[in-house]
Amino acid sequence: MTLPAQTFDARAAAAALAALRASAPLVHCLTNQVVSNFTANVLLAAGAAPAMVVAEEEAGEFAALASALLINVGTLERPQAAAMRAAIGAANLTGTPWVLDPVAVGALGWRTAFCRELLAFSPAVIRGNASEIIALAGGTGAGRGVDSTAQSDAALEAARALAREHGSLVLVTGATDYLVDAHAVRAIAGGTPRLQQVTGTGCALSALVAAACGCGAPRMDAVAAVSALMKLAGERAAPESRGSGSFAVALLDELGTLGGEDLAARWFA
Ligand SMILES: Nc1ncnc2c1ncn2[C@@H]1O[C@H](COP(=O)(O)OP(=O)(O)O)[C@@H](O)[C@H]1O
Ligand SMILES: Cc1ncsc1CCOP(=O)(O)O
Ligand SMILES: [Mg+2]
Repeated sequence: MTLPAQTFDARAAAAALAALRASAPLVHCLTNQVVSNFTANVLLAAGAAPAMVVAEEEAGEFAALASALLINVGTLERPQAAAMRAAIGAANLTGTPWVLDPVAVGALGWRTAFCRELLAFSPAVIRGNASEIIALAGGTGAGRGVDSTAQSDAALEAARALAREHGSLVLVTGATDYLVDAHAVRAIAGGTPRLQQVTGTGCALSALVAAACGCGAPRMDAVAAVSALMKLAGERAAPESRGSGSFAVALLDELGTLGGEDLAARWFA
């Protein structure tokens, strides 16, 4: 049975965001071709340091010295899959936390099998939309390409099953983001549907989740902080923009401007 969702601890999240900014975690990104540049800019805006080191020959070496590793299968190809295996192997040897973004899992067979294989290597956090989380857990949750066809609350059972089986935190995103571990569900409500009209906001959020894992703050608080940060940046960017292009620019500006006190003011009950 799914646990009732509690709201997240906005004060603890505010402190975690400050820790992220203070530590500027180095985030090794093995991500998709569509969102690579946007992801790097989102990480920079939020105060992290991105590096896209993609060759199999170098991926393990770099994962070992990064603060955190992002694995995103959005445009998975065989050489990239090999680089991902090398990076995850090295990360697990050195204790570098890694984050899985199972883009379009459920919609396509090869990447679904690949991501299920990767679950055996204990991702610190899994971040996906509802269809992806349902499918990753073994359900029939095929989305529409990279987009979800389900609401985030429909994925809570699947998220909890993944958390229990693999010891991961699971962040299911949507109108409300849910942060799930084996014992609790925390809800982060807000944001704007405009976040779905710019490609890569989910993928870039997964990179921020990796930064959160590498910043030294308590993981639950730090992941809640970056979920809230993306939502609040979207809320602030929407009225400043004329359409998708200026929204994306305003979103980057807001990600760089907002601080922990803004999260606390927006969500502290
Ligand atoms: N209907 C919505 N209202 C507000 N925010 C949303 C909505 N849908 C998605 N978001 C936000 O958009 C970002 C990307 O989430 P999502 O679209 O679920 O991921 P993906 O791009 O991987 O499918 C997240 O910050 C999420 O909270
Ligand atoms: C459009 C597209 N196609 C393959 S990956 C990708 C980007 C998906 O980004 P997001 O999941 O953040 O919307
Ligand atoms: Mg999307």
